[in-house]
Amino acid sequence: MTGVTGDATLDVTGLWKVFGPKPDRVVGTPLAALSRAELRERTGCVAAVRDISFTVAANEVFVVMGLSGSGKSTLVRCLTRLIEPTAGSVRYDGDDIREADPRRLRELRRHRFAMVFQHFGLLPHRRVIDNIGYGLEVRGVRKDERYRRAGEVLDLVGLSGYADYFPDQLSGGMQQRVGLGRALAVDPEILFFDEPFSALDPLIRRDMQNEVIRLHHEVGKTMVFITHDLHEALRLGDRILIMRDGAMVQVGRPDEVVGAPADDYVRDFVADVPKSHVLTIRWVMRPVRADDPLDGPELGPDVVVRDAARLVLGASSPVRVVSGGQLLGLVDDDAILRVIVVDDERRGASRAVAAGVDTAEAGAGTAETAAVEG
Ligand SMILES: Nc1ncnc2c1ncn2[C@@H]1O[C@H](COP(=O)(O)OP(=O)(O)OP(=O)(O)O)[C@@H](O)[C@H]1O
Repeated sequence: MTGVTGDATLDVTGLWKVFGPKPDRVVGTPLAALSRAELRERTGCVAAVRDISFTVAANEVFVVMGLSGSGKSTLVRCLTRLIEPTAGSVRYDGDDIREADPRRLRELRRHRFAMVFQHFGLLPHRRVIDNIGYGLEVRGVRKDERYRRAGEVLDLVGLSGYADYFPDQLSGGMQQRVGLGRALAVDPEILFFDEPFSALDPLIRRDMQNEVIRLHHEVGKTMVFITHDLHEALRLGDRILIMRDGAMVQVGRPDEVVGAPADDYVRDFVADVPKSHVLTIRWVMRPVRADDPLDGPELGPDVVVRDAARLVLGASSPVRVVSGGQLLGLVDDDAILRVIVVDDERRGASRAVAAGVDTAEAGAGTAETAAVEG
């Protein structure tokens, strides 16, 4: 390792984790091409992670998303070697974590990485302040310095005034704030989150997502975040890796995943996402024609459709999409309305389904009523 650079990347290449008898015989052989189910039938092995490669940039929030059993937890545990990978490399700041000796691994886990789990993992007989300072204690930090730092973090995670409480006196959301605080106290370079909010009810969950977004703005850490919830992934992720049966299906920004799903699996996954909330105007702009008026207002290509709507619909000329002084295209009312209408239809359809009404029937009913009224 080359010391703290502040711009260290996490590079994962060809990572595999095979559970079961003689896992080494799978990778690099024809067995690797079998589906997960076939492999299990033929060899008794489970390929939990299959040939995954990606790079997480410094300060990026990288989300790994997939249904239960897709391999997310195994993948994130391989990154810190809580689970030993079967093959591939995990390089952090240039060096291969798979080759780190136990001392080096300890150093990485204590100083550079921190994990936040679903079941907070708090020490029940310790006060909040001592739970937050736990990682510092393990590092041998002096008591007064530990309390100073833990006190700062307590405020940062919104728990001022709770220093002397015990975990079981706190709600689930607050306990997870303690978990978050404990991870932040050691000032790690990467935070790994393994489904941290899945046990929380939806409103608290949303609060905690906002908290992560706020903390990311404030402390700017690299974050690797595991979730099975697409909406959580889209809210938090700079980029999202979608897994299925251990393999990588797509990796991209939220607008790429929603705007250009890699296959039918992802398409089905994102079908219910309101497009106007995720797609940027880059996705709806059109090329400039010779007779276009070019006196409309200007926006960058990464403005989300919903946020651009008012300006576009209120302008008398199309909005110019400009990046680095270059005119990339134009956005007019039609482009915005197309996306909004699709969202509206989708909402209407899901309301009808929720109410137990067939949409075709509902449509027929409306036509009938109109005819009678007419
Ligand atoms: N220690 C193990 N031994 C054998 N198989 C395992 C082991 N751990 C995980 N698996 C299998 O590997 C696959 C991936 O599991 P993993 O827990 O990583 O998925 P996940 O996407 O995190 O799911 P969940 O959200 O339910 O935790 C599953 O089929 C699981 O049964």
